[in-house]
Formats: sequence, structure tokens, C-alpha cells
Amino acid sequence: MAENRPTPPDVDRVAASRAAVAARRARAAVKNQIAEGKRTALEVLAAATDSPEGVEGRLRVTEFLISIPAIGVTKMHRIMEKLEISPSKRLGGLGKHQRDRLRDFLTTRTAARRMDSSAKLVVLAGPTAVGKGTVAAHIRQHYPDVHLSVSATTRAPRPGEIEGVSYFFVDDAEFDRMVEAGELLEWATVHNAYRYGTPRGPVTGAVSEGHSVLLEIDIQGARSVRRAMPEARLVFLLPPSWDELVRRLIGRGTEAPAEQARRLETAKLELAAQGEFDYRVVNHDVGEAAREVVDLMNLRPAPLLP
Ligand SMILES: Nc1ncnc2c1ncn2[C@@H]1O[C@H](COP(=O)(O)OP(=O)(O)OP(=O)(O)O)[C@@H](O)[C@H]1O
Ligand SMILES: Nc1nc2c(ncn2[C@@H]2O[C@H](COP(=O)(O)O)[C@@H](O)[C@H]2O)c(=O)[nH]1
Repeated sequence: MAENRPTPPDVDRVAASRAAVAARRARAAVKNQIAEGKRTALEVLAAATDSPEGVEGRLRVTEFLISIPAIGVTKMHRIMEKLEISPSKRLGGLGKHQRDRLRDFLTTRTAARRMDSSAKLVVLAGPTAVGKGTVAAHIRQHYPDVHLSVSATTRAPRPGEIEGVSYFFVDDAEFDRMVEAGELLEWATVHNAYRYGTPRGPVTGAVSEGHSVLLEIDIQGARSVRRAMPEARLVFLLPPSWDELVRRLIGRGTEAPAEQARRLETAKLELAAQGEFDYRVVNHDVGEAAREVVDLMNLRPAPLLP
């Protein structure tokens, strides 16, 4: 028995390897935060500058760049070369000039992606029952060039909803796996009930092929997309009036009165967030609201069918 007990050097080795695993996990968490838009690359670089031995400072510049949406391995190598940074460098080990070049690169990239006049990624958000789903369905039907992102959700399908078209319906374990694997561009618990998330691959794939993509998601999700892909245009859909919003929610009849009351409370907070958005569209008429959203993508509608 006694001879099986770890000797002091073994204890040190075990402790060191546990610390290494914990540090690796902490670095992976930071990379996921950048990839999911929970923190911007500039924020992480600032943290690494403040604390070069902290988790951000220990991140290799190569891994840091790859975690930024739309930067792959080839692009990363080109950027490293252009910035004259060796692949072995960690963020905390950059010299002042290298750090300045990296910061300038990130700032310019963010500004350039925001200024692109033909928005490739448009996020439609707004309070409950304002008509986001109805406007998105109109766009799906009338503007076939727009790719509509299909979200994953842990809620059960409603009658008529189709797997892979309305949503990807997944259980909690699968949603956890998607989050852990960094497969979601953003995710949120909506109305304090179920989790919803945007699969990253189809969105970044379609955008990099030059297609326009529409996300119909809640306000927390819109904020995350703004951080992950600052070039996205954020549209806030407004009701013509508060009374009309209440009428639409009650008229839809899909929530019990207690849930309706809870959603209306949240709606007040959500309406207060409209200033964070790039555009505001009032949903008086579904077709007009859809056209205003699609106009941001510089697309033409499909010809009317006879
Ligand atoms: N322009 C409009 N005029 C009149 N009614 C509308 C209009 N747009 C949507 N509606 C109606 O309002 C109700 C809510 O619409 P919808 O379900 O699309 O809202 P939503 O914003 O997606 O809601 P949630 O976030 O709760 O899922 C529906 O009954 C829909 O038919
Ligand atoms: N943050 C995200 N919100 C999403 C996503 N997909 C949908 N939603 C929002 O959830 C509510 C409820 O939708 P419902 O279909 O259950 O009525 C609605 O406000 C959607 O906009 C997502 O991927 N991410």
C-alpha cells in the first residue's frame, strides 16, 4: 500500500500536469469567447497587454487570430507575415511595435468590414410578437437569394414546424456539445425558457461565398453577433405602437396569459435597447418591412410568379 503512494516528485508532476490542463482549458475558453463574439479580439489584446502572464497573455498569436471569425489558417499565416510576428509568439510576449501593428490591423479590419456597402449579414431582432418570424418568412418566400440561417433550439417543435427548416430541434446534451465545440456563432436562453443558437458554419460559409444571410434572433443574440462579426447590420423591428404589439401577442394566441405578461415586461426592456441598432424598421406592413430589410443587402426581389 504505502509503496503505491505518490512520491514528492510524482506529486509535483501531477500538480504541474493538472495546472497545464487547467491553463489549456482557460485559453480554449478565451478563444471560444472571441469566436462566439462574447469578447472582441481588441478586448483580449488589451487584457494581454495589461497582464502578459495572464490567460490572455499566454495565448499564442496564431491561435488568437484563428479564433477570429472569418480568419482561417491561410489568412492567419499571411497576417503573421505582414505583421512580422513569429508563429511562436504569445500575445503577452509581443514587443511594443508588434503589439501596435496587431492592434492597428484589428482596428482597421473592424472598420473596413463595417463600411462594406453591401451588407452580407443582416440581423433582424425586436420584441416578442413584433412580427420578426412573419417578416423573415416573407423574405424566405419572396427573396430566394437571401440565405436564412436555421437556428438550433432546445424547445420542442410546434405543429407544422419542420426539422432543419424551422429549426434544428436538439436536446440539452446536444446543445451543450455544440456550445462546447464552438459550433455556435451566438446563443442565448430566450424568454427564460429554452436555448436558441445560430450554427456558425452555414453563416460564415455563405457570407464568404458572397451570399447575403439573414438571422432572425433575439436581442441578446444580436449583441453577440455584433461582437463576433462587427460588419453585420443590426435591424430593430418596431411595432407601430405599444397597443398594436399587445394586440399581436394576444391575437397570436400561442402563449398563456401569464407568459404573455412576462413577455410584455421583457418587451419594455427590449424596446429600450433599440438605440444600439444600426437601423429601425417599423412593421406596419409585412411586405414593406421585408423590403426595407432586404434593401440593406442590395438585392433585387425574385420576379413575381404568374
Ligand atoms: N405587419 C403586421 N400586421 C399585422 N399583424 C402582423 C404583422 N406582422 C406580424 N403580424 C402578426 O403578429 C403576430 C406575431 O408575429 P410573429 O410570430 O412573426 O412575431 P415574432 O416577433 O416572431 O414573435 P416571437 O419573438 O415571440 O417569436 C402574428 O400573429 C402575426 O401574424
Ligand atoms: N439568440 C437567438 N435567438 C433566437 C434564435 N432563433 C430564434 N431566436 C429567438 O427566439 C425567440 C422565440 O422563438 P420561437 O420560435 O420559439 O417563438 C424569438 O424571439 C426568436 O427571434 C437564435 O438562434 N439565437
